[in-house]
Amino acid sequence: MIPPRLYIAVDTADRAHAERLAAAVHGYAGLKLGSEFFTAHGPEGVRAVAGDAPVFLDLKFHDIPNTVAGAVRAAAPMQPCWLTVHASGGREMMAAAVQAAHRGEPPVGVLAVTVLTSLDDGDLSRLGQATPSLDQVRRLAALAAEAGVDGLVCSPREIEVVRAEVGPDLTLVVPGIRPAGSDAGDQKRAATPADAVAAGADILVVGRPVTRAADPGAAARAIAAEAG
Ligand SMILES: O=C(O)c1cc(=O)[nH]c(=O)n1[C@@H]1O[C@H](COP(=O)(O)O)[C@@H](O)[C@H]1O
Repeated sequence: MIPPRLYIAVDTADRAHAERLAAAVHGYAGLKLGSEFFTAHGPEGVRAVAGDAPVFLDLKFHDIPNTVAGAVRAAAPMQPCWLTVHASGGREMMAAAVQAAHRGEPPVGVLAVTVLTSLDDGDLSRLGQATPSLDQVRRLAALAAEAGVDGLVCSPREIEVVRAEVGPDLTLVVPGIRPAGSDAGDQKRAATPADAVAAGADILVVGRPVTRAADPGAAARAIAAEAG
């Protein structure tokens, strides 16, 4: 199968809803299963809902290197294409995740989450972190690249800067996607599918604009068409 350009964030604890979403996008989008679904249904639920679809396991590990490496090994039997760690866990932690993930059979791609798309500069300064967010994203992206990750998660607004920082080989995965006119919700650094792709996104992650649509399949197809 061609690696999907679109992953749908199946953020629900309702297994029947997750199964309906998986069926609606089967064949042209992957499934991102994160803490809400995983906490309710665990590895067995991930395997059952995913079936033969590509899985992006988004548990955003953030701990000491030894613990993160163990969590990555424990995730391997779910056979995700991708898993996430927080870049702010540091270079050693990311390197430990990469080493464990690449030893899996098949190997798993590690994505480092830079600055959450729900944070703006005001939030970052209240956390005592450097602003503007663009600078913090660039710094974390460089650190993650040094640690050997396979890709980065950043907002659509930082894609060009991150690409210039890390070069062509890393996969840039972009949430904070909102079709024109849709509700931003808690996303503070967002853009449309077309703008994210024009800026150089490799993979788009979309949740509520699809999962809360009256017809999730049609909503996902429209986003896939806009992304080209
Ligand atoms: O790692 C992620 O996927 C992620 C990183 C980030 O900075 N922002 C972000 O929104 N996400 C995830 O992307 C999805 C976005 O969902 P919607 O806002 O509903 O489209 C959620 O599952 C988030 O957990």
